[in-house]
Amino acid sequence: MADASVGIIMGSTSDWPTMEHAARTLEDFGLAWEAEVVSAHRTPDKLYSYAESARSRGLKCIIAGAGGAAHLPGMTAAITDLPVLGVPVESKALKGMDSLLSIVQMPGGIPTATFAIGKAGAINAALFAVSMIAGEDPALLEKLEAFRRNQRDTVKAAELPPLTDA
Ligand SMILES: Nc1c(C(=O)O)ncn1[C@@H]1O[C@H](COP(=O)(O)O)[C@@H](O)[C@H]1O
Repeated sequence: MADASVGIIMGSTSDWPTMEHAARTLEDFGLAWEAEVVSAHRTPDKLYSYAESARSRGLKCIIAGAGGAAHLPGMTAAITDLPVLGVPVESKALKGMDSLLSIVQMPGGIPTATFAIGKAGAINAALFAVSMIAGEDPALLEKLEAFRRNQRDTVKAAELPPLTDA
């Protein structure tokens, strides 16, 4: 298997049902990815070695998903200067608002991109990674253009269902 271009990390295995949408999207574009559980809170030493070695291992960006006190994306961005794309995972108690606010309000100097809460955010983080990498990869750019064209055509061709009986 080709060396991964995109690293997907998440705070817990419980985040995988959300983060697998990022993996699936990268897979659809034929981009090599790797996925691991890495937690700033529970495995700080693993976070350090993962983020510190990320660029030299060939990763172009890191998609980091976490829920609740979601410090993983920001802490990853603190250690590596690769682009970090943060996905707020929906939490039970606060529906992901806690995750969103934990990721988005980074201090100036440590940029961490923040996407929508949950599945849409995971998909969009992957599409964002595709779009960044496509700048240096004409074949990938063609796939991205085809995806966007197809999506546009599908929405334009969609028909609303008839009125249902009241
Ligand atoms: N936010 C973080 C971090 C971190 O930011 O380092 N590590 C784990 N977690 C989050 O804790 C939630 C509950 O985890 P468990 O389901 O394992 O109890 C998960 O959404 C995870 O991302």
